Order: sequence, then structure tokens, then C-alpha cells
Amino acid sequence: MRASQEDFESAMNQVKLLKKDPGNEVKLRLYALYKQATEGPCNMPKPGVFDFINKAKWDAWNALGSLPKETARQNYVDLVSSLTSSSESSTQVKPGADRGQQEYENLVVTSEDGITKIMFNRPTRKNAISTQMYQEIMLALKAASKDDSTITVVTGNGDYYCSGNDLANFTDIPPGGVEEKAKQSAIMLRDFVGTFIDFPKPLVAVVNGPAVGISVTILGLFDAVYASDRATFHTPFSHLGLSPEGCASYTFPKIMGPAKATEMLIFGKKLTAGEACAQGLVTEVFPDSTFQKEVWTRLKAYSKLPPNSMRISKQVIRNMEKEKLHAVNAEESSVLQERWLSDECINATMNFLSKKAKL
Ligand SMILES: CCCCCCCCCCC/C=C/C(=O)SCCNC(=O)CCNC(=O)[C@H](O)C(C)(C)COP(=O)(O)OP(=O)(O)OC[C@H]1O[C@@H](n2cnc3c(N)ncnc32)[C@H](O)[C@@H]1OP(=O)(O)O
Repeated sequence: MRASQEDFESAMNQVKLLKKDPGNEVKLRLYALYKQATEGPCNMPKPGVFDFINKAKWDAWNALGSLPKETARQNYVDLVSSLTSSSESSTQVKPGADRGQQEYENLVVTSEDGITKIMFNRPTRKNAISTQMYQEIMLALKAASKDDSTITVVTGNGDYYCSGNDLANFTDIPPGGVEEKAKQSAIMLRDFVGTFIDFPKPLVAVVNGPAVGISVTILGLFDAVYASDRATFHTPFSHLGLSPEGCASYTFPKIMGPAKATEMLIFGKKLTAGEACAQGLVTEVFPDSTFQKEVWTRLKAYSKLPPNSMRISKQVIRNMEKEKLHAVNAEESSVLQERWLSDECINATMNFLSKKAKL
């Protein structure tokens, strides 16, 4: 959801009420986002080198380049919200504390060494994502976006990373009928993917084993993807009478070129980790025997980099695309709303649930 003028004004008031000084770096960022949101790109003359304060302000504003006013307004609101939640919450989880095991039924969330780890935890179902688990992932990401960690990692417990949407989600039909279920599911899907699009910190996938469906498509929204050589990447949408989601209809052709994206998204070709790396979907592949050790050593080193700089770099890399990604997400979700009601999809799902089919 975009921040309104009202949200922006309320954020400006909240800044005045902050109990703790957020430090010069954050104050400069607030200043720059405020100027960009209200006046647009910086076109003031650059202050002289000895005018330190005004030069620092000018540099911060000028660094935002042609960031659209609406995006600057949204970023300002997000930044203030992260400041107010961290100063208000005395029970906030600090890195090193293990939290969430009571809070989440399908996830294990821990925070240590500046890294929040969100682990899918339904190993007996190959970490298939139930309706409740979609909600829990959104909650965990929102909490991670505001906690003290610098990097957020998503991974899976057991032999699978994730087998995608839990096909049993199709059986839980509300009193409004299957049309109502499809409508609610499209809203949930849009919100779920939107949470990844808007995630403000470096987001890393540690793909410990095979990945299927939506757990693959959203990888295009991560900042880095490390995979065990046991991992595979499979998006069998046509086999299931479905169509792509997670913004893959946009990110995959961009990452790997349209021809390779077609093989995955339309023909359902399963990629090995090596192939996915060669096509740019995966950052690096590690032997399974040393995967955890090598990846976590590297992530711990990355987590010591300056957090504000990493967030800002992510913004600079991603922000121009955000609007496009939200539009793609809305379109994909609305197409799927129709697909879920199609005979092709209903038959494929029934075949799986009655154990007549597997991928
Ligand atoms: C009316 C509209 C409602 C719509 C609601 C949708 C909401 C948002 C949707 C977002 C769009 C997402 C799309 C996708 O993700 S598409 C991909 C979906 N995933 C699959 O099709 C995978 C299905 N699973 C399999 O083919 C195999 O299980 C798999 C190859 C993954 C593993 O095979 P293996 O032989 O190694 O293991 P088992 O099959 O024995 O698995 C162990 C048990 O786990 C159950 N399981 C595994 N994956 C799923 C799954 N995705 N959904 C439900 N259940 C799953 C499996 O059945 C086994 O159970 P049992 O022990 O009871 O047999």
C-alpha cells in the first residue's frame, strides 16, 4: 500500500516526538527523503566545501537522484515507522535472542549475529506453505524489517527448501464458495508477494534443498540466493493448470532472458542448482557437505557491514522498479484468481490430493 499525504504528515509529527536521538546519519536520510518527497530532485547549487552541514544535507538529498516523490514519501514513512517501533518497544528482540518459537506454528525465527533467520518448519510436508504459514511469513518479515538485524535470511528445515503452495489450501472452502476462496486467496497472494517487494533490508535465500512453485518465483525478489548443490528449482505451473506468480513473469525474463524463462515458467523445466546459477537466478552454489558452514560464515561477515549503507544501496538498486513490481504482482494475482477456478487446475489438484499424481 502506498503512503498517503496523511501518513506522511503523521510521520513528520512522530519524528518530533522521538525519545531517542536517531543519530546524524538517520537525520540526514530523513532530511533527504523529506526534501525529495516535497520538492523532488535536488537542483540547488552545491554548498562550498567548508559549509560542512549544508554540504552533508545537499549530498544526502542529491544522492536520491530522480527517486519519484511518492517513493520518497513512502520511504520516509517506513523509516519513521522503524524508528518509532524501535524506540517504543522495550521488549524488542536483540540479536542473540531466540524468539518466535512460541509465536509461529510453521516457522522458526531466530536472531543472532545481526542476522534474522526465518526457517520454514513443516519438514514432513516438505515445507509446503499452508494458508496460516503465508500469514506467518508476512508477520515474520514485517518484524524482521523493524528489528536490530542487518540481514534477513529465509531457509528451510529438513531435506526440502519448500514444495510451494500447500495443495490442501484448495480444500478449505469458506461458506461463500470456491469463488470467494479464490478472491480471498488472490488478496492474500498479492499481500504476500508485496511484502517481499517492499522488504527494506538485504534479503538472502539459503536454499538447502529442492524448491518448488512460489518458493522459486519469489527468489527473483531476493538480493542474494545461495544454494546447496542438492537444490533444484521447479515451477510446474502448466502441469498444475496455473500461471506464474511472485513477479516471475517480469523478473525471470529479465534475469535469464525470455527463452530460458519460458522453459521454466511455461514448460515447467526443472533446473539444477548449477543451471539456476548459470542463468542468474542463484548467486552461488556450494557442495552440500560444506553448504551451511560456508554460507553462514559468509553471511556473518556481511552482517557486520554498515546497516544503513546496505539499506540505502538496496533502495537505490530496487526503488525505480517497485511500482512496476507491484503492478505485475496485482496482474499475476488477478489472473490466478481465474485459473484456480479452471478445470485444468481443479483436475491437477484433485489428482495430487487423491495421490494419483506427483510432480
Ligand atoms: C480456490 C483457490 C485456492 C488457492 C489457494 C492458493 C493460495 C496461494 C497460491 C500461490 C501460488 C503458488 C503456486 C505453487 O506453489 S505451485 C507448486 C505447488 N506444489 C506442488 O505441486 C508440489 C506437490 N508435491 C509433490 O509433487 C511432491 O510431494 C514433492 C515432489 C514435492 C516431494 O515428493 P516426495 O516423494 O519426495 O515426498 P512426498 O510426496 O512423500 O511428500 C511428503 C508429504 O508431504 C506432502 N506434500 C509435499 N508437498 C506438498 C504440497 N505442495 N502440498 C501439499 N502436500 C504436500 C505429500 O503429499 C506427502 O504427504 P503424505 O505423507 O500424507 O503422503
